[in-house]
Amino acid sequence: MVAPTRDALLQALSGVEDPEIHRPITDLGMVGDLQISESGAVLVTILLTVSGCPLKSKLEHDTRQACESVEGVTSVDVRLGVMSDEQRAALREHLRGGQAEREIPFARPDSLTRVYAVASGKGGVGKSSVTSNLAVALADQGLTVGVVDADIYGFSIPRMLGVDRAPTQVDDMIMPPEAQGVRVISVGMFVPGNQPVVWRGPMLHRALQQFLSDVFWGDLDVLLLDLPPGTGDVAISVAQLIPGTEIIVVTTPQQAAAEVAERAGSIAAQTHQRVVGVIENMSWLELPDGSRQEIFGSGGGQHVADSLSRLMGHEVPLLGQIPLDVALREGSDAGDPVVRSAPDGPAGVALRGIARGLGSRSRGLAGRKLGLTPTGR
Ligand SMILES: Nc1ncnc2c1ncn2[C@@H]1O[C@H](COP(=O)(O)OP(=O)(O)OP(=O)(O)O)[C@@H](O)[C@H]1O
Repeated sequence: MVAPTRDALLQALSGVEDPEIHRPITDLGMVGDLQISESGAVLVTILLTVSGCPLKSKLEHDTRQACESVEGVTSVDVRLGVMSDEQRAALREHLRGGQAEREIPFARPDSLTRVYAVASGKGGVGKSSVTSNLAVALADQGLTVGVVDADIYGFSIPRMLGVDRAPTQVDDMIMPPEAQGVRVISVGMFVPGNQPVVWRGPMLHRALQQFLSDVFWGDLDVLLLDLPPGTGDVAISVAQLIPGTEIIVVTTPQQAAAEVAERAGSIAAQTHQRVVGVIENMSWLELPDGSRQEIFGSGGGQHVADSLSRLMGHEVPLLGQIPLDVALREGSDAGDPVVRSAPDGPAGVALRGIARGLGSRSRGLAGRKLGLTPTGR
């Protein structure tokens, strides 16, 4: 016997109105073993009937374990309860790990999460496609992965990952929806057409700060930030908010694109961040006879890697080259990333290879306190 699925719970809830937003409950968020409604007002309780003998158990009391350890569960009833103020306060505290103040968990010196900001010089070079596919490929390696779509004006991550749920709100905290095994947050989820969630102002820096501190991410192995193209404010905000963020630069083979990408990468020198490497996208098109057509020229990725190595004073490798592949474009449009939809095609193989390299890297020391104390002579 397993805990009731989200679909079963939703079916049981059909027609039930959320008392906070006065709309039928159409979605549930999951926090640990808690099932909560979109507004966070409704806590779903289930009633298990064990061989005719009712065993009442709230999901908050480790229902999954109860379900699995009890033989002969014959049916599951769903009960609804509106969270009391005390329950909300307890849940809020639980989500914040006992911390009263809002903080960015990834900026803490003891954070184990590797944070990568994916940057590009120009738009349209495939930065968001690379971000979403790397996220899914890293999740496929068994890592817990989050993605912040920090491309505030040109957000495209929700579509590429096929996110079909709005974030769930619990008081002033936001539960990110999960798609393709990846936790995702994007400003695209807060624009008309999606459910409104507490949102305090249009400032880019503030928006990013909210994504990082107001969203309950849980324990992540990797957080990917899809930056807007160019060398703008958001890149500087990221450096301020999470100094340990490492940069991945995406470019095409074209020399003109490479020069702009170099500028985007070189911002890391000023903000004292590490550039992990360069990814060249749209490197060639494989023709039916097996030959390669280099539509955008060649050498741009290596050129950017060499220039950034000189500028940064450490080796900035070319992490990989991703060919043009219709399956990548189709997968992105359909919300089915190519690393899942066509993992053995040209782009799928290249992206999974890059993700393998990233997945096996250990967390860098940049931005971390080393716990050293000076000793006297
Ligand atoms: N290797 C590839 N093969 C085929 N199509 C690709 C490839 N890489 C990206 N594309 C397509 O190119 C278009 C632009 O990609 P994407 O949106 O990822 O670029 P971007 O750099 O994030 O752009 P912006 O910064 O302007 O949002 C998309 O339609 C995407 O599907």
